[in-house]
Amino acid sequence: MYISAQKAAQIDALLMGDHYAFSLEQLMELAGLSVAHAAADYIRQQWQHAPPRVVVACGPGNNGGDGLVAARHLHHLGFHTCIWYPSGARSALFTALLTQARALRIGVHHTAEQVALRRCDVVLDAIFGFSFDGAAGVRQPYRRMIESINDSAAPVICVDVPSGWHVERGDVHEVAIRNARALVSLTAPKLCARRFEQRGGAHYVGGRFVPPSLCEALDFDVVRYERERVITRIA
Ligand SMILES: NC(=O)C1=CN([C@@H]2O[C@H](COP(=O)(O)OP(=O)(O)OC[C@H]3O[C@@H](n4cnc5c(N)ncnc54)[C@H](O)[C@@H]3O)[C@@H](O)[C@H]2O)[C@H](O)CC1
Ligand SMILES: [K+]
Repeated sequence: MYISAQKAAQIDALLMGDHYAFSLEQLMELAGLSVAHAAADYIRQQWQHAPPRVVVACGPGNNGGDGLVAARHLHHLGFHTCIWYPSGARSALFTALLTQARALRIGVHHTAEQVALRRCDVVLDAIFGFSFDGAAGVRQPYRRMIESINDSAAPVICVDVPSGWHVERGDVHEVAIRNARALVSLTAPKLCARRFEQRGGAHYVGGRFVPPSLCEALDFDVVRYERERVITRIA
Protein backbone atom coordinates (compact mmCIF):
# COMPACT_ATOMS: atom_id res chain seq x y z
CA MET A 1 0.00 0.00 0.00
CA TYR A 2 2.93 2.42 0.65
CA ILE A 3 4.21 3.89 -2.59
CA SER A 4 7.35 5.59 -3.93
CA ALA A 5 7.51 9.21 -5.13
CA GLN A 6 7.82 7.91 -8.67
CA LYS A 7 4.66 5.81 -8.39
CA ALA A 8 2.75 8.77 -6.89
CA ALA A 9 3.70 10.87 -9.93
CA GLN A 10 2.69 8.00 -12.28
CA ILE A 11 -0.74 7.76 -10.60
CA ASP A 12 -1.30 11.50 -11.06
CA ALA A 13 -0.19 11.37 -14.70
CA LEU A 14 -2.49 8.42 -15.47
CA LEU A 15 -5.48 10.03 -13.70
CA MET A 16 -5.03 13.14 -15.85
CA GLY A 17 -4.24 11.22 -19.06
CA ASP A 18 -6.59 10.44 -21.96
CA HIS A 19 -8.00 7.22 -20.49
CA TYR A 20 -9.26 8.59 -17.13
CA ALA A 21 -9.41 12.29 -18.09
CA PHE A 22 -9.59 13.85 -14.63
CA SER A 23 -8.68 17.54 -14.56
CA LEU A 24 -6.25 18.99 -12.00
CA GLU A 25 -9.11 21.11 -10.64
CA GLN A 26 -11.17 18.00 -9.91
CA LEU A 27 -8.31 16.12 -8.26
CA MET A 28 -7.34 19.11 -6.13
CA GLU A 29 -10.90 19.66 -4.99
CA LEU A 30 -11.23 15.98 -4.00
CA ALA A 31 -7.84 16.09 -2.26
CA GLY A 32 -8.58 19.33 -0.38
CA LEU A 33 -12.03 18.10 0.69
CA SER A 34 -10.50 14.91 2.13
CA VAL A 35 -7.81 16.92 3.90
CA ALA A 36 -10.41 19.21 5.49
CA HIS A 37 -12.48 16.26 6.73
CA ALA A 38 -9.43 14.50 8.19
CA ALA A 39 -8.16 17.70 9.84
CA ALA A 40 -11.61 18.40 11.30
CA ASP A 41 -11.85 14.84 12.65
CA TYR A 42 -8.43 15.11 14.30
CA ILE A 43 -8.97 18.60 15.72
CA ARG A 44 -12.40 17.71 17.17
CA GLN A 45 -10.85 14.73 18.97
CA GLN A 46 -7.97 16.75 20.41
CA TRP A 47 -9.66 20.09 21.23
CA GLN A 48 -13.14 19.30 22.48
CA HIS A 49 -13.99 22.74 23.89
CA ALA A 50 -12.09 25.53 22.13
CA PRO A 51 -11.41 24.80 18.46
CA PRO A 52 -8.11 26.46 17.53
CA ARG A 53 -7.37 28.80 14.64
CA VAL A 54 -6.14 26.73 11.69
CA VAL A 55 -3.24 28.34 9.83
CA VAL A 56 -2.96 26.75 6.39
CA ALA A 57 0.68 27.02 5.26
CA CYS A 58 0.79 26.68 1.45
CA GLY A 59 3.80 25.99 -0.75
CA PRO A 60 4.32 26.79 -4.44
CA GLY A 61 3.03 23.55 -6.03
CA ASN A 62 -0.09 21.41 -6.02
CA ASN A 63 0.36 20.44 -2.37
CA GLY A 64 -0.15 24.16 -1.70
CA GLY A 65 -3.24 24.05 -3.93
CA ASP A 66 -4.67 21.24 -1.79
CA GLY A 67 -4.15 23.56 1.18
CA LEU A 68 -6.03 26.43 -0.50
CA VAL A 69 -8.99 24.11 -1.15
CA ALA A 70 -8.84 22.63 2.37
CA ALA A 71 -8.90 26.12 3.93
CA ARG A 72 -12.22 26.82 2.19
CA HIS A 73 -13.78 23.51 3.26
CA LEU A 74 -12.53 23.94 6.84
CA HIS A 75 -14.26 27.31 6.91
CA HIS A 76 -17.53 25.65 5.85
CA LEU A 77 -17.00 23.01 8.54
CA GLY A 78 -16.96 25.79 11.15
CA PHE A 79 -13.25 26.46 11.73
CA HIS A 80 -11.52 29.82 11.97
CA THR A 81 -8.98 29.56 9.17
CA CYS A 82 -6.31 31.71 7.54
CA ILE A 83 -3.96 31.08 4.63
CA TRP A 84 -0.20 31.65 4.61
CA TYR A 85 0.89 31.73 0.98
CA PRO A 86 4.28 33.35 0.25
CA SER A 87 4.42 32.50 -3.47
CA GLY A 88 1.10 33.99 -4.55
CA ALA A 89 -0.97 32.46 -7.38
CA ARG A 90 0.94 31.20 -10.40
CA SER A 91 -1.97 30.12 -12.60
CA ALA A 92 -5.64 30.87 -13.21
CA LEU A 93 -6.61 27.87 -11.04
CA PHE A 94 -4.71 29.22 -8.03
CA THR A 95 -6.04 32.75 -8.60
CA ALA A 96 -9.57 31.31 -8.54
CA LEU A 97 -8.87 29.34 -5.34
CA LEU A 98 -7.63 32.54 -3.64
CA THR A 99 -10.66 34.50 -4.86
CA GLN A 100 -12.96 31.80 -3.45
CA ALA A 101 -11.17 31.95 -0.09
CA ARG A 102 -11.21 35.77 0.07
CA ALA A 103 -14.94 35.78 -0.74
CA LEU A 104 -15.42 33.84 2.51
CA ARG A 105 -13.27 36.46 4.30
CA ILE A 106 -10.49 33.96 4.89
CA GLY A 107 -7.33 36.05 5.45
CA VAL A 108 -4.53 35.47 2.92
CA HIS A 109 -1.05 36.40 4.19
CA HIS A 110 2.44 36.40 2.70
CA THR A 111 4.79 36.64 5.67
CA ALA A 112 5.31 35.01 9.06
CA GLU A 113 4.77 38.43 10.72
CA GLN A 114 1.33 38.79 9.12
CA VAL A 115 0.34 35.30 10.25
CA ALA A 116 1.65 35.76 13.82
CA LEU A 117 1.71 32.06 14.57
CA ARG A 118 0.89 31.11 18.15
CA ARG A 119 1.36 27.95 20.14
CA CYS A 120 -2.43 27.62 20.42
CA ASP A 121 -2.88 27.49 16.64
CA VAL A 122 -2.94 24.35 14.55
CA VAL A 123 -0.88 24.43 11.36
CA LEU A 124 -2.06 22.61 8.26
CA ASP A 125 1.19 21.92 6.43
CA ALA A 126 0.59 22.11 2.66
CA ILE A 127 4.10 23.33 1.80
CA PHE A 128 5.57 20.35 -0.10
CA GLY A 129 4.18 17.00 -1.22
CA PHE A 130 5.53 14.13 -3.27
CA SER A 131 7.61 16.33 -5.63
CA PHE A 132 9.82 17.76 -2.87
CA ASP A 133 13.54 17.43 -3.63
CA GLY A 134 15.63 17.97 -0.53
CA ALA A 135 19.03 17.08 -2.00
CA ALA A 136 20.19 20.72 -1.94
CA GLY A 137 18.22 21.77 1.15
CA VAL A 138 15.04 23.85 1.32
CA ARG A 139 15.10 27.12 -0.64
CA GLN A 140 13.72 30.40 0.74
CA PRO A 141 11.13 31.50 1.66
CA TYR A 142 10.11 27.93 2.57
CA ARG A 143 13.11 27.28 4.80
CA ARG A 144 12.06 30.28 6.94
CA MET A 145 8.44 29.14 6.84
CA ILE A 146 9.28 25.65 8.15
CA GLU A 147 11.62 27.10 10.80
CA SER A 148 8.99 29.49 12.11
CA ILE A 149 6.39 26.70 12.28
CA ASN A 150 8.89 24.64 14.30
CA ASP A 151 9.73 27.63 16.53
CA SER A 152 6.04 28.22 17.29
CA ALA A 153 5.70 24.68 18.72
CA ALA A 154 2.17 24.62 17.24
CA PRO A 155 0.89 21.10 16.42
CA VAL A 156 1.00 20.31 12.71
CA ILE A 157 -1.33 18.31 10.46
CA CYS A 158 0.54 17.41 7.27
CA VAL A 159 -0.88 17.09 3.77
CA ASP A 160 0.44 14.01 1.93
CA VAL A 161 4.05 14.30 3.20
CA PRO A 162 5.42 16.20 6.24
CA SER A 163 7.20 19.10 4.51
CA GLY A 164 10.95 18.77 4.31
CA TRP A 165 10.77 15.00 4.86
CA HIS A 166 12.29 12.75 2.21
CA VAL A 167 9.25 11.30 0.40
CA GLU A 168 10.56 7.77 0.89
CA ARG A 169 13.12 7.86 3.71
CA GLY A 170 11.29 10.25 6.04
CA ASP A 171 12.79 12.71 8.51
CA VAL A 172 16.40 12.70 7.28
CA HIS A 173 16.91 16.37 6.28
CA GLU A 174 18.12 19.24 8.45
CA VAL A 175 15.16 21.54 7.73
CA ALA A 176 11.84 19.74 8.11
CA ILE A 177 8.54 19.90 9.98
CA ARG A 178 9.22 18.53 13.47
CA ASN A 179 5.93 18.75 15.32
CA ALA A 180 3.87 16.60 12.93
CA ARG A 181 0.95 15.11 14.88
CA ALA A 182 -1.28 13.94 12.04
CA LEU A 183 -0.77 13.05 8.38
CA VAL A 184 -3.37 12.97 5.61
CA SER A 185 -2.07 10.78 2.77
CA LEU A 186 -3.72 11.32 -0.60
CA THR A 187 -4.69 8.34 -2.80
CA ALA A 188 -2.08 6.07 -1.17
CA PRO A 189 0.49 6.68 1.61
CA LYS A 190 4.01 7.49 0.47
CA LEU A 191 6.84 5.39 1.93
CA CYS A 192 7.78 8.08 4.50
CA ALA A 193 4.37 7.51 6.17
CA ARG A 194 5.76 4.29 7.70
CA ARG A 195 8.28 6.36 9.68
CA PHE A 196 5.53 8.76 10.66
CA GLU A 197 3.40 5.90 12.01
CA GLN A 198 6.36 4.51 13.98
CA ARG A 199 6.41 7.82 15.89
CA GLY A 200 2.81 7.36 16.95
CA GLY A 201 1.18 10.02 14.75
CA ALA A 202 -2.46 9.89 13.61
CA HIS A 203 -2.61 8.75 9.98
CA TYR A 204 -5.55 9.34 7.64
CA VAL A 205 -5.92 8.45 3.97
CA GLY A 206 -8.20 10.33 1.58
CA GLY A 207 -9.05 10.03 -2.10
CA ARG A 208 -12.08 7.79 -2.53
CA PHE A 209 -12.28 8.12 -6.26
CA VAL A 210 -9.49 6.00 -7.73
CA PRO A 211 -10.72 3.61 -10.46
CA PRO A 212 -9.87 -0.04 -9.57
CA SER A 213 -8.47 -0.59 -13.06
CA LEU A 214 -5.87 2.13 -12.37
CA CYS A 215 -4.80 0.35 -9.15
CA GLU A 216 -4.40 -2.86 -11.14
CA ALA A 217 -2.46 -1.14 -13.92
CA LEU A 218 0.04 0.40 -11.48
CA ASP A 219 -0.04 -2.44 -8.93
CA PHE A 220 -1.03 -0.66 -5.72
CA ASP A 221 -3.89 -0.95 -3.22
CA VAL A 222 -6.21 1.67 -1.83
CA VAL A 223 -7.62 1.61 1.70
CA ARG A 224 -11.20 0.58 2.51
CA TYR A 225 -13.60 3.42 3.27
CA GLU A 226 -16.58 2.95 5.58
CA ARG A 227 -20.13 3.89 4.63
CA GLU A 228 -20.07 7.25 2.83
CA ARG A 229 -16.85 8.57 4.37
CA VAL A 230 -14.21 10.24 2.15
CA ILE A 231 -11.37 9.52 4.61
CA THR A 232 -10.25 6.56 6.66
CA ARG A 233 -7.95 6.57 9.69
CA ILE A 234 -5.36 3.81 9.51
CA ALA A 235 -3.15 4.65 12.53
N1 LIG B 1 -3.43 12.09 -6.47
C1 LIG B 1 -3.87 13.02 -5.66
O1 LIG B 1 -4.58 12.73 -4.74
C2 LIG B 1 -3.48 14.41 -5.92
C3 LIG B 1 -2.55 15.07 -5.14
N2 LIG B 1 -2.15 16.33 -5.37
C4 LIG B 1 -1.20 17.01 -4.53
O2 LIG B 1 -0.11 17.41 -5.31
C5 LIG B 1 1.10 17.16 -4.62
C6 LIG B 1 2.24 17.10 -5.58
O3 LIG B 1 2.24 18.32 -6.25
P1 LIG B 1 3.44 18.87 -7.12
O4 LIG B 1 3.01 20.17 -7.72
O5 LIG B 1 3.90 17.80 -8.04
O6 LIG B 1 4.61 19.12 -6.11
P2 LIG B 1 4.75 19.69 -4.63
O7 LIG B 1 3.58 20.50 -4.25
O8 LIG B 1 5.16 18.53 -3.79
O9 LIG B 1 6.02 20.63 -4.72
C7 LIG B 1 6.54 21.16 -5.93
C8 LIG B 1 6.99 22.61 -5.71
O10 LIG B 1 7.95 22.66 -4.65
C9 LIG B 1 9.16 23.22 -5.13
N3 LIG B 1 10.29 22.58 -4.45
C10 LIG B 1 10.67 21.28 -4.53
N4 LIG B 1 11.76 21.06 -3.76
C11 LIG B 1 12.07 22.26 -3.18
C12 LIG B 1 13.11 22.68 -2.29
N5 LIG B 1 14.07 21.86 -1.86
N6 LIG B 1 13.11 23.98 -1.86
C13 LIG B 1 12.17 24.87 -2.29
N7 LIG B 1 11.17 24.52 -3.17
C14 LIG B 1 11.13 23.24 -3.60
C15 LIG B 1 9.15 23.00 -6.64
O11 LIG B 1 9.94 23.95 -7.31
C16 LIG B 1 7.67 23.17 -6.95
O12 LIG B 1 7.33 24.55 -7.05
C17 LIG B 1 0.80 15.90 -3.86
O13 LIG B 1 1.70 15.65 -2.80
C18 LIG B 1 -0.61 16.16 -3.40
O14 LIG B 1 -0.61 16.95 -2.23
C19 LIG B 1 -2.74 17.15 -6.41
O15 LIG B 1 -3.64 18.04 -5.83
C20 LIG B 1 -3.42 16.31 -7.50
C21 LIG B 1 -4.15 15.11 -7.03
K1 LIG C 1 2.97 18.81 3.18
